[in-house]
Amino acid sequence: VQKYTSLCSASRAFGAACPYAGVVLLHPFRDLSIVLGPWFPFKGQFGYYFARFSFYLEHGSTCIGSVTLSGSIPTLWLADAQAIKTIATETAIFQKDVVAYETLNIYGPNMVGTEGADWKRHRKVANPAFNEEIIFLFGLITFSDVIVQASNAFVWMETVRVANEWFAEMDAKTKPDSSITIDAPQYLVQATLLVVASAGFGRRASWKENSSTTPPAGHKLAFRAAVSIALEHLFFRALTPKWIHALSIRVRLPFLGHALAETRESFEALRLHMVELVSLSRAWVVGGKVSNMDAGLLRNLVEANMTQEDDVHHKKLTDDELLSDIFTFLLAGHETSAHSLSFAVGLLALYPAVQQKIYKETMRIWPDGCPTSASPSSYKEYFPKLQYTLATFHETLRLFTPVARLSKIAHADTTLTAHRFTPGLDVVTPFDVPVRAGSMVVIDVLALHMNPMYWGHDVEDFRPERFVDTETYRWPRDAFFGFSGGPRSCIGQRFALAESVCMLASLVRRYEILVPKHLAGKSFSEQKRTLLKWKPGVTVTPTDCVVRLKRRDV
Ligand code: HEM
Repeated sequence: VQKYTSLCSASRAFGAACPYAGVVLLHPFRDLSIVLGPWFPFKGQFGYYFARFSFYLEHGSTCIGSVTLSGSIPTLWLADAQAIKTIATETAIFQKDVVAYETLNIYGPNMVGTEGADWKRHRKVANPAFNEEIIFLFGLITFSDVIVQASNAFVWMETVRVANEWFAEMDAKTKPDSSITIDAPQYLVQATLLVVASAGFGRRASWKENSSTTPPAGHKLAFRAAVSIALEHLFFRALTPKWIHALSIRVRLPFLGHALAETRESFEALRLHMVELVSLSRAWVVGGKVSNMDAGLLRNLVEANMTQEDDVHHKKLTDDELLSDIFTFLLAGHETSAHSLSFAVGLLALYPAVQQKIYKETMRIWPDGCPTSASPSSYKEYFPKLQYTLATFHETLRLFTPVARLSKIAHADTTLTAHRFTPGLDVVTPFDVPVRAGSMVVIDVLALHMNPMYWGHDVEDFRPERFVDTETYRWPRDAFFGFSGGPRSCIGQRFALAESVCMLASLVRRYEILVPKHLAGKSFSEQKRTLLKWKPGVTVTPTDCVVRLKRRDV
Protein backbone atom coordinates (compact mmCIF):
# COMPACT_ATOMS: atom_id res chain seq x y z
CA VAL A 1 0.00 0.00 0.00
CA GLN A 2 2.85 2.30 0.92
CA LYS A 3 4.52 1.66 -2.48
CA TYR A 4 1.24 2.25 -4.31
CA THR A 5 0.71 5.53 -2.44
CA SER A 6 4.22 6.75 -3.17
CA LEU A 7 3.90 5.88 -6.88
CA CYS A 8 0.55 7.72 -7.06
CA SER A 9 1.98 10.75 -5.29
CA ALA A 10 4.99 10.81 -7.65
CA SER A 11 2.73 10.51 -10.70
CA ARG A 12 0.96 13.72 -9.71
CA ALA A 13 4.23 15.67 -9.43
CA PHE A 14 4.11 17.21 -12.92
CA GLY A 15 0.68 18.86 -12.87
CA ALA A 16 -2.26 18.22 -15.16
CA ALA A 17 -0.80 19.78 -18.32
CA CYS A 18 2.02 17.23 -18.69
CA PRO A 19 1.13 13.84 -20.24
CA TYR A 20 1.86 10.86 -17.99
CA ALA A 21 3.24 7.58 -19.39
CA GLY A 22 3.09 5.40 -16.25
CA VAL A 23 5.57 3.45 -14.15
CA VAL A 24 8.96 2.57 -15.69
CA LEU A 25 10.16 -0.78 -14.34
CA LEU A 26 13.91 -0.18 -14.56
CA HIS A 27 15.67 3.01 -13.54
CA PRO A 28 16.84 4.18 -17.01
CA PHE A 29 20.42 4.98 -15.88
CA ARG A 30 21.19 2.40 -13.24
CA ASP A 31 21.44 -1.26 -12.46
CA LEU A 32 20.55 -3.65 -15.23
CA SER A 33 19.26 -1.01 -17.63
CA ILE A 34 22.79 -0.42 -18.95
CA VAL A 35 23.08 -4.00 -20.17
CA LEU A 36 19.43 -4.63 -20.94
CA GLY A 37 19.12 -1.40 -22.98
CA PRO A 38 18.93 -3.12 -26.39
CA TRP A 39 16.02 -5.33 -25.33
CA PHE A 40 14.14 -3.77 -22.43
CA PRO A 41 11.79 -1.88 -22.21
CA PHE A 42 10.30 -3.77 -25.17
CA LYS A 43 9.35 -2.13 -28.45
CA GLY A 44 6.19 -0.06 -27.89
CA GLN A 45 6.78 0.25 -24.13
CA PHE A 46 7.58 3.70 -22.80
CA GLY A 47 11.36 4.13 -22.44
CA TYR A 48 12.16 1.83 -25.42
CA TYR A 49 15.69 2.77 -26.44
CA PHE A 50 15.07 3.06 -30.18
CA ALA A 51 11.78 5.00 -29.97
CA ARG A 52 13.34 8.35 -30.90
CA PHE A 53 10.50 10.96 -31.12
CA SER A 54 7.57 8.53 -31.42
CA PHE A 55 6.25 8.72 -27.80
CA TYR A 56 6.34 12.51 -27.88
CA LEU A 57 4.44 12.47 -31.17
CA GLU A 58 1.86 10.11 -29.69
CA HIS A 59 1.30 12.41 -26.69
CA GLY A 60 1.54 15.68 -28.67
CA SER A 61 4.03 17.04 -26.14
CA THR A 62 7.79 17.67 -25.89
CA CYS A 63 7.77 16.43 -22.31
CA ILE A 64 6.30 13.31 -20.75
CA GLY A 65 6.13 12.35 -17.08
CA SER A 66 6.77 8.88 -15.65
CA VAL A 67 7.74 7.30 -12.33
CA THR A 68 10.48 4.74 -11.61
CA LEU A 69 9.34 1.61 -9.81
CA SER A 70 12.36 1.55 -7.51
CA GLY A 71 12.49 4.71 -5.41
CA SER A 72 9.22 6.11 -6.92
CA ILE A 73 11.22 8.90 -8.56
CA PRO A 74 9.13 11.37 -10.59
CA THR A 75 10.86 11.39 -13.99
CA LEU A 76 10.39 13.93 -16.72
CA TRP A 77 11.44 12.92 -20.25
CA LEU A 78 12.28 15.88 -22.47
CA ALA A 79 12.74 16.53 -26.19
CA ASP A 80 12.30 20.28 -25.79
CA ALA A 81 15.16 22.68 -26.68
CA GLN A 82 14.02 25.44 -24.32
CA ALA A 83 13.59 23.17 -21.29
CA ILE A 84 16.87 21.34 -22.01
CA LYS A 85 18.76 24.63 -22.28
CA THR A 86 17.40 25.63 -18.85
CA ILE A 87 18.51 22.31 -17.36
CA ALA A 88 22.00 22.59 -18.90
CA THR A 89 22.57 26.14 -17.69
CA GLU A 90 20.93 26.10 -14.23
CA THR A 91 23.61 23.90 -12.73
CA ALA A 92 22.83 24.87 -9.13
CA ILE A 93 19.41 23.19 -9.49
CA PHE A 94 20.00 20.43 -12.05
CA GLN A 95 22.98 18.24 -11.19
CA LYS A 96 24.33 14.95 -12.43
CA ASP A 97 23.10 11.75 -10.83
CA VAL A 98 26.63 10.83 -9.73
CA VAL A 99 25.57 7.32 -8.65
CA ALA A 100 24.78 6.54 -12.29
CA TYR A 101 28.40 7.34 -13.22
CA GLU A 102 29.98 4.98 -10.68
CA THR A 103 30.68 2.53 -13.52
CA LEU A 104 33.45 4.90 -14.61
CA ASN A 105 35.07 5.21 -11.17
CA ILE A 106 37.25 2.13 -11.65
CA TYR A 107 40.44 3.94 -10.65
CA GLY A 108 38.83 6.67 -8.52
CA PRO A 109 36.72 9.84 -8.86
CA ASN A 110 37.04 11.71 -12.17
CA MET A 111 35.75 14.71 -14.10
CA VAL A 112 32.84 12.96 -15.79
CA GLY A 113 31.33 11.47 -12.63
CA THR A 114 31.72 14.29 -10.09
CA GLU A 115 29.67 17.38 -9.27
CA GLY A 116 30.09 20.76 -7.55
CA ALA A 117 33.49 21.83 -6.20
CA ASP A 118 35.12 18.47 -7.05
CA TRP A 119 34.05 18.67 -10.70
CA LYS A 120 35.22 22.31 -10.90
CA ARG A 121 38.66 21.26 -9.69
CA HIS A 122 38.99 18.52 -12.35
CA ARG A 123 37.73 20.80 -15.10
CA LYS A 124 39.99 23.70 -14.06
CA VAL A 125 43.01 21.44 -14.32
CA ALA A 126 42.16 20.08 -17.78
CA ASN A 127 40.66 23.21 -19.35
CA PRO A 128 43.85 24.95 -20.52
CA ALA A 129 44.76 21.91 -22.66
CA PHE A 130 41.55 22.36 -24.64
CA ASN A 131 41.66 26.11 -24.96
CA GLU A 132 42.61 26.93 -28.50
CA GLU A 133 44.17 30.26 -27.62
CA ILE A 134 46.19 29.36 -24.53
CA ILE A 135 47.55 25.86 -24.99
CA PHE A 136 51.08 25.27 -25.95
CA LEU A 137 52.44 21.90 -26.84
CA PHE A 138 56.18 21.68 -26.87
CA GLY A 139 57.82 20.26 -29.92
CA LEU A 140 61.53 20.77 -29.31
CA ILE A 141 64.20 20.14 -26.75
CA THR A 142 64.82 23.28 -24.73
CA PHE A 143 62.63 26.04 -23.31
CA SER A 144 64.22 28.60 -25.57
CA ASP A 145 63.00 26.59 -28.54
CA VAL A 146 59.45 26.22 -27.37
CA ILE A 147 57.00 26.07 -30.23
CA VAL A 148 53.70 27.61 -29.31
CA GLN A 149 50.96 25.76 -31.08
CA ALA A 150 47.18 25.71 -30.82
CA SER A 151 45.92 22.38 -29.45
CA ASN A 152 43.62 21.72 -32.38
CA ALA A 153 46.47 22.25 -34.80
CA PHE A 154 48.28 19.45 -33.01
CA VAL A 155 45.18 17.22 -33.14
CA TRP A 156 44.93 17.95 -36.87
CA MET A 157 48.59 17.15 -37.44
CA GLU A 158 48.33 13.86 -35.56
CA THR A 159 45.16 12.93 -37.46
CA VAL A 160 46.97 13.51 -40.77
CA ARG A 161 49.81 11.27 -39.59
CA VAL A 162 47.51 8.48 -38.35
CA ALA A 163 45.26 8.62 -41.44
CA ASN A 164 48.27 8.24 -43.75
CA GLU A 165 49.64 5.30 -41.79
CA TRP A 166 46.22 3.64 -41.91
CA PHE A 167 45.85 4.28 -45.66
CA ALA A 168 49.35 2.91 -46.30
CA GLU A 169 48.43 -0.31 -44.51
CA MET A 170 45.22 -0.69 -46.52
CA ASP A 171 46.94 0.10 -49.82
CA ALA A 172 49.59 -2.53 -49.11
CA LYS A 173 46.81 -5.11 -48.79
CA THR A 174 44.96 -4.02 -51.94
CA LYS A 175 45.86 -4.73 -55.58
CA PRO A 176 45.82 -1.64 -57.83
CA ASP A 177 42.35 -1.11 -59.27
CA SER A 178 40.65 -3.25 -56.69
CA SER A 179 38.91 -2.38 -53.45
CA ILE A 180 39.20 -3.40 -49.82
CA THR A 181 36.31 -4.26 -47.52
CA ILE A 182 36.67 -3.06 -43.94
CA ASP A 183 34.78 -3.16 -40.68
CA ALA A 184 34.78 0.64 -40.22
CA PRO A 185 34.59 0.78 -36.37
CA GLN A 186 37.52 -1.60 -36.00
CA TYR A 187 39.86 0.73 -37.93
CA LEU A 188 38.41 3.97 -36.64
CA VAL A 189 38.68 2.91 -33.00
CA GLN A 190 42.37 2.26 -33.63
CA ALA A 191 42.78 5.62 -35.40
CA THR A 192 41.04 7.75 -32.75
CA LEU A 193 42.80 5.94 -29.91
CA LEU A 194 46.15 6.74 -31.53
CA VAL A 195 45.17 10.41 -31.91
CA VAL A 196 43.94 10.91 -28.34
CA ALA A 197 46.85 8.97 -26.85
CA SER A 198 49.28 11.15 -28.76
CA ALA A 199 47.63 14.59 -28.70
CA GLY A 200 46.39 14.18 -25.11
CA PHE A 201 49.03 12.04 -23.46
CA GLY A 202 52.15 12.19 -25.62
CA ARG A 203 52.04 8.47 -26.44
CA ARG A 204 53.04 8.83 -30.09
CA ALA A 205 52.79 5.26 -31.38
CA SER A 206 52.74 4.30 -35.05
CA TRP A 207 49.82 2.44 -36.66
CA LYS A 208 51.96 -0.67 -37.00
CA GLU A 209 53.17 -0.51 -33.41
CA ASN A 210 49.63 -0.05 -32.16
CA SER A 211 48.33 -2.97 -34.24
CA SER A 212 50.83 -5.30 -32.61
CA THR A 213 49.40 -7.56 -29.95
CA THR A 214 52.83 -8.32 -28.45
CA PRO A 215 53.06 -6.63 -25.04
CA PRO A 216 56.10 -4.38 -24.52
CA ALA A 217 58.66 -5.40 -21.87
CA GLY A 218 57.20 -5.33 -18.34
CA HIS A 219 53.58 -5.51 -19.57
CA LYS A 220 51.12 -8.38 -19.87
CA LEU A 221 49.01 -6.69 -22.55
CA ALA A 222 49.77 -4.25 -25.37
CA PHE A 223 48.29 -0.76 -24.87
CA ARG A 224 45.52 -1.09 -27.44
CA ALA A 225 44.52 -4.55 -26.23
CA ALA A 226 44.45 -3.30 -22.62
CA VAL A 227 42.15 -0.40 -23.56
CA SER A 228 39.77 -2.44 -25.69
CA ILE A 229 39.51 -5.45 -23.34
CA ALA A 230 38.99 -3.14 -20.35
CA LEU A 231 36.20 -1.30 -22.17
CA GLU A 232 34.55 -4.56 -23.20
CA HIS A 233 34.45 -5.53 -19.53
CA LEU A 234 33.42 -2.16 -18.11
CA PHE A 235 29.77 -3.04 -17.48
CA PHE A 236 30.62 -6.53 -16.30
CA ARG A 237 32.97 -5.07 -13.74
CA ALA A 238 30.39 -2.51 -12.64
CA LEU A 239 27.61 -5.06 -12.28
CA THR A 240 29.51 -7.70 -10.35
CA PRO A 241 29.87 -6.96 -6.63
CA LYS A 242 33.38 -6.11 -5.37
CA TRP A 243 33.44 -9.14 -3.06
CA ILE A 244 33.12 -11.50 -6.05
CA HIS A 245 36.16 -9.88 -7.64
CA ALA A 246 38.06 -10.17 -4.34
CA LEU A 247 37.01 -13.81 -3.91
CA SER A 248 37.98 -14.72 -7.48
CA ILE A 249 41.61 -13.81 -6.74
CA ARG A 250 41.75 -16.59 -4.12
CA VAL A 251 39.30 -19.19 -5.44
CA ARG A 252 38.61 -20.37 -8.96
CA LEU A 253 34.91 -19.59 -9.43
CA PRO A 254 32.80 -21.67 -11.84
CA PHE A 255 31.18 -19.90 -14.86
CA LEU A 256 32.44 -16.40 -14.02
CA GLY A 257 36.07 -17.26 -13.26
CA HIS A 258 37.44 -16.58 -16.76
CA ALA A 259 35.56 -13.28 -17.25
CA LEU A 260 36.56 -12.08 -13.78
CA ALA A 261 40.24 -12.87 -14.41
CA GLU A 262 40.16 -11.19 -17.85
CA THR A 263 38.49 -8.11 -16.37
CA ARG A 264 41.00 -7.84 -13.52
CA GLU A 265 43.98 -8.37 -15.81
CA SER A 266 42.88 -5.84 -18.42
CA PHE A 267 42.25 -3.06 -15.89
CA GLU A 268 45.53 -3.82 -14.17
CA ALA A 269 47.36 -3.86 -17.51
CA LEU A 270 45.84 -0.51 -18.46
CA ARG A 271 46.75 0.90 -15.06
CA LEU A 272 50.38 -0.07 -15.68
CA HIS A 273 50.40 1.67 -19.06
CA MET A 274 48.91 4.82 -17.51
CA VAL A 275 51.39 4.77 -14.62
CA GLU A 276 54.21 4.55 -17.14
CA LEU A 277 52.93 7.65 -18.96
CA VAL A 278 52.60 9.49 -15.65
CA SER A 279 56.14 8.56 -14.57
CA LEU A 280 57.57 9.88 -17.83
CA SER A 281 55.66 13.10 -17.54
CA ARG A 282 56.64 13.50 -13.84
CA ALA A 283 60.27 13.14 -14.77
CA TRP A 284 59.93 15.88 -17.36
CA VAL A 285 58.11 18.17 -14.91
CA VAL A 286 60.70 17.59 -12.17
CA GLY A 287 63.55 18.10 -14.61
CA GLY A 288 61.91 21.29 -15.88
CA LYS A 289 62.22 19.84 -19.36
CA VAL A 290 59.88 19.84 -22.26
CA SER A 291 59.60 17.32 -25.04
CA ASN A 292 57.21 16.03 -27.62
CA MET A 293 56.34 13.28 -25.12
CA ASP A 294 54.98 16.01 -22.90
CA ALA A 295 51.44 16.60 -24.16
CA GLY A 296 49.51 19.48 -22.62
CA LEU A 297 46.66 17.53 -21.04
CA LEU A 298 48.86 14.98 -19.32
CA ARG A 299 51.24 17.66 -18.10
CA ASN A 300 48.34 19.63 -16.58
CA LEU A 301 46.99 16.55 -14.81
CA VAL A 302 50.42 15.50 -13.54
CA GLU A 303 51.30 18.99 -12.32
CA ALA A 304 47.98 19.13 -10.46
CA ASN A 305 48.86 15.83 -8.84
CA MET A 306 52.31 17.09 -7.79
CA THR A 307 51.04 20.37 -6.41
CA GLN A 308 50.85 20.96 -2.62
CA GLU A 309 47.54 20.21 -0.81
CA ASP A 310 47.00 23.83 0.24
CA ASP A 311 47.66 25.16 -3.24
CA VAL A 312 45.99 28.57 -3.53
CA HIS A 313 44.34 27.67 -6.84
CA HIS A 314 42.77 24.49 -5.39
CA LYS A 315 44.02 22.42 -8.27
CA LYS A 316 45.30 19.37 -6.40
CA LEU A 317 44.48 15.95 -7.89
CA THR A 318 45.07 12.80 -5.83
CA ASP A 319 46.88 9.78 -7.34
CA ASP A 320 43.56 7.97 -7.86
CA GLU A 321 41.96 11.02 -9.45
CA LEU A 322 44.93 11.42 -11.79
CA LEU A 323 44.66 7.83 -13.07
CA SER A 324 40.88 8.01 -13.27
CA ASP A 325 40.98 11.23 -15.31
CA ILE A 326 43.48 9.69 -17.72
CA PHE A 327 41.21 6.65 -18.08
CA THR A 328 38.06 8.72 -18.71
CA PHE A 329 39.84 10.98 -21.20
CA LEU A 330 41.10 7.93 -23.07
CA LEU A 331 37.60 6.46 -23.09
CA ALA A 332 35.58 9.64 -23.78
CA GLY A 333 38.21 10.83 -26.24
CA HIS A 334 38.21 7.93 -28.65
CA GLU A 335 35.06 5.77 -28.59
CA THR A 336 32.65 8.65 -29.21
CA SER A 337 34.64 9.92 -32.19
CA ALA A 338 35.26 6.43 -33.60
CA HIS A 339 31.60 5.45 -33.50
CA SER A 340 30.41 8.77 -34.96
CA LEU A 341 32.97 8.52 -37.75
CA SER A 342 31.86 4.95 -38.47
CA PHE A 343 28.24 6.07 -38.88
CA ALA A 344 29.44 8.91 -41.13
CA VAL A 345 31.34 6.41 -43.29
CA GLY A 346 28.26 4.12 -43.46
CA LEU A 347 26.06 7.08 -44.45
CA LEU A 348 28.49 8.19 -47.15
CA ALA A 349 28.43 4.69 -48.67
CA LEU A 350 24.63 4.94 -48.78
CA TYR A 351 24.44 8.54 -50.04
CA PRO A 352 26.95 8.94 -52.92
CA ALA A 353 25.64 12.45 -53.76
CA VAL A 354 26.70 13.70 -50.29
CA GLN A 355 30.02 11.94 -50.67
CA GLN A 356 30.57 13.62 -54.04
CA LYS A 357 30.03 17.05 -52.44
CA ILE A 358 32.66 16.30 -49.79
CA TYR A 359 34.99 15.03 -52.50
CA LYS A 360 34.58 18.27 -54.46
CA GLU A 361 35.24 20.28 -51.30
CA THR A 362 38.46 18.35 -50.67
CA MET A 363 39.54 18.64 -54.34
CA ARG A 364 39.34 22.42 -54.06
CA ILE A 365 41.82 22.50 -51.17
CA TRP A 366 43.89 19.40 -51.86
CA PRO A 367 44.01 19.05 -55.68
CA ASP A 368 47.19 16.92 -55.52
CA GLY A 369 45.93 14.38 -53.00
CA CYS A 370 45.20 14.29 -49.30
CA PRO A 371 47.70 15.91 -46.96
CA THR A 372 50.64 13.94 -45.63
CA SER A 373 53.01 14.51 -42.73
CA ALA A 374 55.65 15.49 -45.29
CA SER A 375 53.40 18.19 -46.79
CA PRO A 376 51.94 19.59 -43.60
CA SER A 377 48.34 20.67 -43.77
CA SER A 378 47.36 23.42 -41.42
CA TYR A 379 44.25 23.26 -39.25
CA LYS A 380 43.87 27.01 -39.33
CA GLU A 381 43.95 27.16 -43.10
CA TYR A 382 41.88 24.10 -44.04
CA PHE A 383 39.35 23.51 -41.26
CA PRO A 384 37.28 26.62 -42.17
CA LYS A 385 37.25 25.46 -45.82
CA LEU A 386 35.71 22.10 -45.00
CA GLN A 387 32.26 23.47 -44.12
CA TYR A 388 30.27 20.77 -45.91
CA THR A 389 32.37 18.00 -44.32
CA LEU A 390 31.71 19.58 -40.92
CA ALA A 391 27.98 19.79 -41.71
CA THR A 392 28.01 16.09 -42.67
CA PHE A 393 29.63 15.20 -39.36
CA HIS A 394 27.08 17.29 -37.43
CA GLU A 395 24.22 15.65 -39.33
CA THR A 396 25.70 12.24 -38.46
CA LEU A 397 25.78 13.26 -34.79
CA ARG A 398 22.17 14.41 -35.01
CA LEU A 399 21.02 11.02 -36.30
CA PHE A 400 23.42 8.80 -34.33
CA THR A 401 24.38 10.80 -31.29
CA PRO A 402 26.86 8.75 -29.20
CA VAL A 403 25.31 9.78 -25.86
CA ALA A 404 21.63 9.08 -26.49
CA ARG A 405 20.28 10.07 -23.07
CA LEU A 406 21.51 12.10 -20.14
CA SER A 407 19.97 12.48 -16.70
CA LYS A 408 20.02 15.18 -14.03
CA ILE A 409 18.46 15.40 -10.59
CA ALA A 410 16.55 18.53 -9.52
CA HIS A 411 17.95 19.84 -6.22
CA ALA A 412 15.19 22.42 -5.64
CA ASP A 413 11.56 22.92 -6.64
CA THR A 414 11.42 24.70 -9.99
CA THR A 415 9.48 25.01 -13.25
CA LEU A 416 10.37 24.13 -16.85
CA THR A 417 8.67 25.34 -20.01
CA ALA A 418 7.80 22.68 -22.59
CA HIS A 419 5.44 22.60 -25.60
CA ARG A 420 2.21 20.94 -26.71
CA PHE A 421 1.68 20.52 -30.44
CA THR A 422 -0.90 19.30 -32.92
CA PRO A 423 0.05 16.41 -35.27
CA GLY A 424 0.96 18.63 -38.25
CA LEU A 425 2.66 21.15 -35.92
CA ASP A 426 0.12 23.78 -37.03
CA VAL A 427 -0.37 24.80 -33.41
CA VAL A 428 2.48 24.79 -30.87
CA THR A 429 1.65 26.01 -27.35
CA PRO A 430 4.07 26.50 -24.45
CA PHE A 431 3.15 25.22 -20.99
CA ASP A 432 4.84 25.16 -17.59
CA VAL A 433 5.74 21.92 -15.84
CA PRO A 434 6.40 21.96 -12.09
CA VAL A 435 9.53 19.97 -11.14
CA ARG A 436 9.80 18.85 -7.51
CA ALA A 437 13.16 18.65 -5.73
CA GLY A 438 14.38 15.04 -6.02
CA SER A 439 12.80 14.49 -9.45
CA MET A 440 14.86 13.16 -12.33
CA VAL A 441 14.92 14.81 -15.75
CA VAL A 442 15.92 12.77 -18.79
CA ILE A 443 17.47 14.77 -21.62
CA ASP A 444 16.31 12.56 -24.47
CA VAL A 445 18.97 13.61 -26.97
CA LEU A 446 17.93 11.23 -29.76
CA ALA A 447 14.32 12.47 -29.48
CA LEU A 448 15.39 16.13 -29.40
CA HIS A 449 17.38 15.52 -32.58
CA MET A 450 14.29 14.00 -34.22
CA ASN A 451 11.88 16.73 -33.13
CA PRO A 452 10.30 18.24 -36.28
CA MET A 453 9.59 21.50 -34.40
CA TYR A 454 13.28 22.32 -34.84
CA TRP A 455 14.46 20.18 -37.74
CA GLY A 456 11.46 20.26 -40.07
CA HIS A 457 9.25 17.49 -41.41
CA ASP A 458 12.18 15.73 -43.10
CA VAL A 459 13.85 14.89 -39.74
CA GLU A 460 14.32 11.26 -40.78
CA ASP A 461 16.38 12.22 -43.84
CA PHE A 462 20.16 12.46 -43.92
CA ARG A 463 20.63 16.03 -45.16
CA PRO A 464 23.89 17.78 -44.13
CA GLU A 465 22.61 21.05 -45.66
CA ARG A 466 20.50 21.57 -42.52
CA PHE A 467 23.80 22.33 -40.70
CA VAL A 468 24.88 25.00 -43.20
CA ASP A 469 23.98 28.57 -42.26
CA THR A 470 22.82 30.87 -45.06
CA GLU A 471 21.73 34.50 -45.13
CA THR A 472 18.17 33.48 -44.29
CA TYR A 473 18.76 30.36 -42.19
CA ARG A 474 20.70 29.64 -39.01
CA TRP A 475 20.71 26.04 -37.85
CA PRO A 476 19.00 25.59 -34.48
CA ARG A 477 21.94 25.42 -32.03
CA ASP A 478 19.73 24.85 -28.98
CA ALA A 479 18.13 21.78 -30.56
CA PHE A 480 21.52 20.07 -31.03
CA PHE A 481 22.85 18.35 -27.91
CA GLY A 482 25.42 15.95 -29.38
CA PHE A 483 28.13 17.44 -27.15
CA SER A 484 25.73 18.20 -24.28
CA GLY A 485 25.45 21.89 -23.32
CA GLY A 486 26.16 24.55 -20.68
CA PRO A 487 29.15 24.31 -18.32
CA ARG A 488 29.03 20.47 -18.36
CA SER A 489 29.27 20.26 -22.13
CA CYS A 490 31.96 18.11 -23.73
CA ILE A 491 35.41 19.54 -23.00
CA GLY A 492 36.75 17.76 -26.11
CA GLN A 493 34.22 19.13 -28.60
CA ARG A 494 36.70 21.14 -30.67
CA PHE A 495 39.23 18.32 -30.43
CA ALA A 496 36.61 15.90 -31.79
CA LEU A 497 35.54 18.22 -34.61
CA ALA A 498 39.11 18.90 -35.75
CA GLU A 499 39.94 15.19 -35.70
CA SER A 500 36.72 13.99 -37.35
CA VAL A 501 36.64 16.58 -40.13
CA CYS A 502 40.29 15.89 -40.97
CA MET A 503 39.78 12.10 -40.94
CA LEU A 504 36.57 12.19 -42.99
CA ALA A 505 37.93 14.63 -45.57
CA SER A 506 41.18 12.66 -45.96
CA LEU A 507 39.30 9.37 -46.33
CA VAL A 508 36.94 10.72 -49.00
CA ARG A 509 39.78 12.48 -50.83
CA ARG A 510 41.69 9.19 -51.06
CA TYR A 511 38.92 6.57 -51.46
CA GLU A 512 35.46 6.15 -52.84
CA ILE A 513 33.32 4.69 -50.04
CA LEU A 514 30.91 2.02 -51.32
CA VAL A 515 28.41 -0.43 -49.87
CA PRO A 516 30.05 -3.86 -49.44
CA LYS A 517 29.60 -6.49 -52.17
CA HIS A 518 27.36 -8.70 -50.02
CA LEU A 519 24.82 -5.85 -49.83
CA ALA A 520 25.18 -4.59 -53.41
CA GLY A 521 22.09 -6.37 -54.79
CA LYS A 522 19.84 -5.54 -51.81
CA SER A 523 17.25 -2.79 -51.61
CA PHE A 524 18.33 0.63 -50.29
CA SER A 525 16.29 0.19 -47.11
CA GLU A 526 17.93 -3.16 -46.37
CA GLN A 527 21.40 -1.71 -46.99
CA LYS A 528 20.55 1.16 -44.66
CA ARG A 529 19.12 -1.11 -41.97
CA THR A 530 22.28 -3.22 -42.00
CA LEU A 531 24.99 -0.58 -42.27
CA LEU A 532 23.47 1.77 -39.69
CA LYS A 533 22.35 -0.84 -37.17
CA TRP A 534 23.37 0.03 -33.61
CA LYS A 535 23.07 -1.03 -30.01
CA PRO A 536 23.36 0.97 -26.79
CA GLY A 537 26.72 0.51 -25.04
CA VAL A 538 29.07 2.88 -23.25
CA THR A 539 28.11 4.99 -26.29
CA VAL A 540 25.76 4.27 -29.21
CA THR A 541 27.66 1.47 -30.98
CA PRO A 542 27.47 0.54 -34.68
CA THR A 543 27.24 -3.23 -35.11
CA ASP A 544 27.43 -3.97 -38.88
CA CYS A 545 29.15 -1.00 -40.44
CA VAL A 546 31.15 -2.79 -43.14
CA VAL A 547 32.08 -0.71 -46.21
CA ARG A 548 34.19 -1.08 -49.35
CA LEU A 549 36.97 1.42 -50.10
CA LYS A 550 38.14 1.95 -53.69
CA ARG A 551 41.22 4.07 -54.17
CA ARG A 552 40.61 7.14 -56.33
CA ASP A 553 42.81 7.80 -59.36
CA VAL A 554 44.20 11.16 -58.31
C1 HEM B 1 32.28 12.99 -31.50
C2 HEM B 1 32.94 12.98 -30.39
C3 HEM B 1 32.39 13.31 -29.03
C4 HEM B 1 31.09 13.40 -28.60
C5 HEM B 1 29.83 13.23 -29.41
C6 HEM B 1 31.13 13.72 -27.18
C7 HEM B 1 30.00 13.92 -26.41
C8 HEM B 1 30.04 14.23 -25.06
C9 HEM B 1 28.87 14.40 -24.23
C10 HEM B 1 27.43 14.27 -24.69
C11 HEM B 1 29.30 14.69 -22.98
C12 HEM B 1 28.44 14.89 -21.73
C13 HEM B 1 28.40 13.58 -20.97
C14 HEM B 1 27.69 13.63 -19.66
O1 HEM B 1 27.28 14.69 -19.19
O2 HEM B 1 27.57 12.56 -19.05
C15 HEM B 1 30.74 14.69 -23.01
C16 HEM B 1 31.54 14.96 -21.92
C17 HEM B 1 32.90 14.85 -21.93
N1 HEM B 1 33.71 14.60 -23.02
FE1 HEM B 1 33.08 14.32 -24.92
N2 HEM B 1 32.43 13.80 -26.79
C18 HEM B 1 33.24 13.58 -27.87
C19 HEM B 1 34.62 13.60 -27.91
C20 HEM B 1 35.42 13.86 -26.83
C21 HEM B 1 36.87 13.96 -26.87
C22 HEM B 1 37.70 13.85 -28.15
C23 HEM B 1 37.29 14.16 -25.58
C24 HEM B 1 38.69 14.33 -25.04
C25 HEM B 1 39.77 14.33 -25.73
C26 HEM B 1 36.11 14.19 -24.73
C27 HEM B 1 36.12 14.34 -23.37
C28 HEM B 1 35.00 14.54 -22.59
C29 HEM B 1 35.04 14.75 -21.15
C30 HEM B 1 36.28 14.74 -20.27
C31 HEM B 1 33.71 14.97 -20.75
C32 HEM B 1 33.23 15.31 -19.34
C33 HEM B 1 33.09 16.83 -19.23
C34 HEM B 1 32.56 17.30 -17.89
O3 HEM B 1 31.84 16.56 -17.23
O4 HEM B 1 32.86 18.45 -17.53
N3 HEM B 1 35.00 14.02 -25.52
N4 HEM B 1 31.17 14.41 -24.29
